Amino acid sequence: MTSSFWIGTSWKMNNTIAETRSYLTELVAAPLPESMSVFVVPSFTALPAARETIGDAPVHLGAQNMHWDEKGAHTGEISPLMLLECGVEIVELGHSERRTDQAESDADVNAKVRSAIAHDLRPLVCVGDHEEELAAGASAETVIRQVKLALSGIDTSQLSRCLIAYEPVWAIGESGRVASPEHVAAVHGAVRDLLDTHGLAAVPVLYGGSVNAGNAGALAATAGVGGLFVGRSAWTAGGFLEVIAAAEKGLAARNALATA
Ligand SMILES: O=C(CO)COP(=O)(O)O
Repeated sequence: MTSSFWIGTSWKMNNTIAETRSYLTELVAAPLPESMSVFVVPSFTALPAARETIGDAPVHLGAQNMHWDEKGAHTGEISPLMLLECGVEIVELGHSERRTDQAESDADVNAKVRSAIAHDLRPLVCVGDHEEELAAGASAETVIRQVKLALSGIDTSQLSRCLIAYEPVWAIGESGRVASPEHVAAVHGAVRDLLDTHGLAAVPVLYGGSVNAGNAGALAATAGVGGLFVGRSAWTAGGFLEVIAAAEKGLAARNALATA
């Protein structure tokens, strides 16, 4: 599976094992675009069922968090070895809901990224600005700072398998307020410049926050967007497939422009 545009969904605290099986049975039965790397991030308890249902289908499996240690007295945590045992390939780190609800710091995220890389997991590092930073015109600056801290002290030769997701906190969830393509282009451009100057042109920057079938095309067509990370709109397989189809159209339009 070598594709350049990533499209995935975190189910957050949704979908039981039975629902996971039925969702993924429907997803893998659908024709998925070869131009995209599709991934799903179920709950921990559903990971083995997800792995089994995906089988050899071209869908990458992710987890929503992990501790940096392999084992120890960390009640309620999950280790990289446990994720590997479930056939997980991607691990989402630093989502704003965890930064807020679990007080996860940039230093925590950095420790997790280091551990993920050491265990051959693919870190999906989430960064994003708050409403006040947006209002102050400091979105790009905020996100650049978070990316630098998340990847700090790690040799760039080890970072090529990373994925970064720009998820404005003000755009996630019930606000329903998606970032405009202009805003996304500006922030993604800044992150791309940072990554590219460090030899990390292969690291995609995904956009997440109120993505749906109505806006996925325009977002996928936006310069610097290397993928989409979807919540609510993709909590059913049918919903996810609609977002994928819309993104595929936007991506095709962008590629056509690039080659015109
Ligand atoms: O947080 C997100 C993906 O991680 C986005 O969530 P929503 O698409 O529900 O806004």
